[in-house]
Amino acid sequence: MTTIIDGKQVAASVIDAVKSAARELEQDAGVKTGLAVVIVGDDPASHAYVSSKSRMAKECGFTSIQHTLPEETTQEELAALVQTLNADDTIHGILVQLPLPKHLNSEPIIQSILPEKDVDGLHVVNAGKLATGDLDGGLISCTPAGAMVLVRGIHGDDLSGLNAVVIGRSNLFGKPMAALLVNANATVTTAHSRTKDLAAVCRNADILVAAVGRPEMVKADWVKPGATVIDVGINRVLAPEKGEGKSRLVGDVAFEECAKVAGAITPVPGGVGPMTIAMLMANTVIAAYRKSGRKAPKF
Ligand SMILES: Nc1nc2c(c(=O)[nH]1)N[C@@H](CN(C=O)c1ccc(C(=O)N[C@@H](CCC(=O)O)C(=O)O)cc1)CN2
Repeated sequence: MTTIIDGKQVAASVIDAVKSAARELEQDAGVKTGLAVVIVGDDPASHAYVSSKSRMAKECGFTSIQHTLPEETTQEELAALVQTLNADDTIHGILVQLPLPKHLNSEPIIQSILPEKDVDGLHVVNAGKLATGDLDGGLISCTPAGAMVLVRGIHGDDLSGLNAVVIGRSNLFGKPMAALLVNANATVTTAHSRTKDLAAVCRNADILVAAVGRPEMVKADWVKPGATVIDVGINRVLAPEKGEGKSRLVGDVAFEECAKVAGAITPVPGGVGPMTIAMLMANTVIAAYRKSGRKAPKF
């Protein structure tokens, strides 16, 4: 029988562990974990994600600060805010919600966050530590870290002998996900839009991770029987069956048909998505432990 991986449940157990860790740090060292979330502009989806992050940070017992900047914010104004947060000792984690409005360049902003406060794991120092196998020294990008927790829940810590295929090569997801899988001893292929015979490449995967941003692109005949399928896509598509103008969320995997072939599969919603916010909380409390000189917990 196919296992439907419950990301909400796994995320809730990560959050419980984060709450305990934050409470202990406050009781033992008098340090209250602090997260600053920065959002620029009016994108409704980004506002929804940021509200969830701020709310969850409060639930975890953190100091939670949200900076909501107008659409017309300049590069210099945003950079100045990051510098202020870098210098603020009560803030252990800084997150700039992506995407930024088109007139802003996200890369120099992300690279200006102190690596030890970069709870999104996007700074080159953190990306470099992951790429060189230093998983305990830096901060790992939240969505791949969360996807990896789900993979470990099915296969355990050691993926020796397993073939993994990651479809997508973004800095936010594909590259760090591939690095995490290699680190766990999987044999990893990174596939992308220029890959020849993508379906055949995917059929070789014991662990298939889809992060392409194309609704329901991965079909049942791309999936090796019994494989673990991790769907990172979040696509809003029209759903006329729900009524005129209504929409629904789908992943990059055609769930119903792939679930009949896979051994384990994540749904959308309720799979990898909830793990992103849970791992952000985990990274923030890790950053606070490190700042206090204490051994950081593992999640
Ligand atoms: N600075 C960042 N920006 C963005 C990131 C990120 O990790 N850091 N990731 C995405 C958006 N994102 C968090 O910011 C995010 C996306 C989806 C979910 C989630 O829980 N999705 C639910 C469905 C939610 C819905 O109904 O719309 C699910 O899959 O179950 C959480 C966080 C881009 N920007």
